[in-house]
Amino acid sequence: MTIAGSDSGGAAGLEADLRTFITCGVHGLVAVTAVTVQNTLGVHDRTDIPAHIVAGQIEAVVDDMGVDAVKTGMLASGEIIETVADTCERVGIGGDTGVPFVVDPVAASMHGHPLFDDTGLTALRDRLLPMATIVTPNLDEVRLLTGLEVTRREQMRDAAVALRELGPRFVLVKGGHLTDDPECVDLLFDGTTFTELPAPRVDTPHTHGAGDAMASALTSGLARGMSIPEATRFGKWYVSNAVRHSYPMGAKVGPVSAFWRVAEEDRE
Ligand SMILES: Nc1ncnc2c1ncn2[C@@H]1O[C@H](COP(=O)(O)OP(=O)(O)OP(=O)(O)O)[C@@H](O)[C@H]1O
Ligand SMILES: Cc1ncc(COP(=O)(O)O)c(N)n1
Repeated sequence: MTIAGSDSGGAAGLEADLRTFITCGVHGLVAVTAVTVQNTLGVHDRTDIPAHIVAGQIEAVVDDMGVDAVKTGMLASGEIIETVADTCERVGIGGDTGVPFVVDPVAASMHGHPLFDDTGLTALRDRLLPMATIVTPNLDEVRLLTGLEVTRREQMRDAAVALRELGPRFVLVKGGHLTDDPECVDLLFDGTTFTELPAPRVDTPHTHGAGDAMASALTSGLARGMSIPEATRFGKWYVSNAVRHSYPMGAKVGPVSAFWRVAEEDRE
């Protein structure tokens, strides 16, 4: 299940999550948190879904269909984050014994437009991170959550340690924004061991939805029974290919691709 906002441009948000789920062989369930008016230029408008409807969506699908892994994306407001935390706690998602819970702490779109309100950061840090099986911040989100500025690969370790102190069981610091690094290295930390996940940096401006693809492939891996380290490696493999096959669309930043997992003859 993804608990996320909709992107009318179909590059990020729940559209990216569902596309990733399908191409990873899992059935996607959705709790919509917000509808954004979005294209390759940015987020132009949005409306948030009432918190009780977000809670209702989670409860309805969990009660009837069950979930094997859950991820969050855009959560829109402190109120929605508090409600998601309460509801997930009640239905057994996250924490030490619940269904694996991947918290992608989405704070802004890649164009810099905020995706939660002023109360969102505190709610994310105090309520959601302690419940997370794994948190998957980019470097802007690392700075917001910990105050640490990461500009070099070596600094990712201190950031991972600081993030783990906020309560998640695993931390994945994503290095996509270290644009001077010829490799794109993500760092996994379990509280004891650091594991670097390197991949060649693809020379493309079209990376819209990369973070969503990474987190939802990871979530798909968990739903299919992989361990956290296995699912993280699977997510990294998936997103590296998705970025390699990204394509231009609209006036600015195009989407990463899921088509690389679709049979060649069906892509024409
Ligand atoms: N140019 C690139 N080539 C290869 N992998 C990349 C590239 N850019 C990002 N990635 C990978 O994509 C994933 C998302 O990384 P990033 O740090 O950009 O997060 P994000 O800001 O949440 O993503 P986005 O805003 O693009 O959706 C990471 O696994 C990262 O290593
Ligand atoms: C609805 C929604 N959810 C998430 C993102 C983040 O994705 P990105 O960092 O690629 O802009 C987004 N732009 N829109």
